[in-house]
Amino acid sequence: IFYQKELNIVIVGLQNSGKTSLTDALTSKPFEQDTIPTLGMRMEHFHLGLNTVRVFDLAGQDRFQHMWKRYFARADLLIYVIDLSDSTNWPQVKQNLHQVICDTNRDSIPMLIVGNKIDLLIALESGSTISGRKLPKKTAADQNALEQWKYMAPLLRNYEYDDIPTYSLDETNLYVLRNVETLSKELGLDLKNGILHMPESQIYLDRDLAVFTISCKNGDYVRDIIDWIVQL
Ligand SMILES: Nc1nc2c(ncn2[C@@H]2O[C@H](COP(=O)(O)OP(=O)(O)OP(=O)(O)O)[C@@H](O)[C@H]2O)c(=O)[nH]1
Ligand SMILES: [Mg+2]
Repeated sequence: IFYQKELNIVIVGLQNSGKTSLTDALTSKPFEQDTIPTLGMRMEHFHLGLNTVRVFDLAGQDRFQHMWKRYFARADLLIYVIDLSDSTNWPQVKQNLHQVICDTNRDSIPMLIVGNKIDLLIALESGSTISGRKLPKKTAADQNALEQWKYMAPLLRNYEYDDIPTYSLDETNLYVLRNVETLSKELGLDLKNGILHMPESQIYLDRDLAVFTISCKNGDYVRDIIDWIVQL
């Protein structure tokens, strides 16, 4: 797709996940703390070498989700954004993501799954919480584990889906989702074998697919997304 003159990126995900913030980051606009929920769709441009990239930033509110399908048809790349800091939303996130994957799998549209707001997960690790409740201090063993949970490239070494531990997610252990392997497991995505595990069934993923964790607020790993798009 890099030989094309124009590349269409369609960004979806539940409301408040950070789609508009990611669009701003990709188009070199500053981060905004107080955004307005998107109504319908917003289109932005940026340049990648000689190519023009069009970003379709769709609205995530329930009442707009029926519009997403219309944009899938013209997508060269689909980005699904997840707010990793909201554990209460998790079952809904999974269901919604699975639906989007199923809706677009036949057309083999390359897909990037982006876990956003890792800056809030870091805040959780260091003992403060979003809700203000104090968490127990980290032990040395926790610290070692965290070292291994640094960001990993999508080409994961020694990736074995069945060996990745699962968690009962709540606000005290959400930070495990910063790890791309753990996130893929929680989402039911076997990245090595290209299988999506859903509660009742499984499907083969016939497409390029990667998982990243980022912070639109700090700009962490946004560059990696651009690099991934370039190598597609
Ligand atoms: N801490 C933190 N907040 C973020 C980050 N990314 C986005 N936000 C905040 O999350 C809120 C929602 O961001 P938006 O980008 O508007 O979310 P959206 O997915 O476009 O929402 P809809 O348009 O309603 O679907 C805003 O208050 C942002 O400032 C991040 O990486 N870290
Ligand atoms: Mg928006």
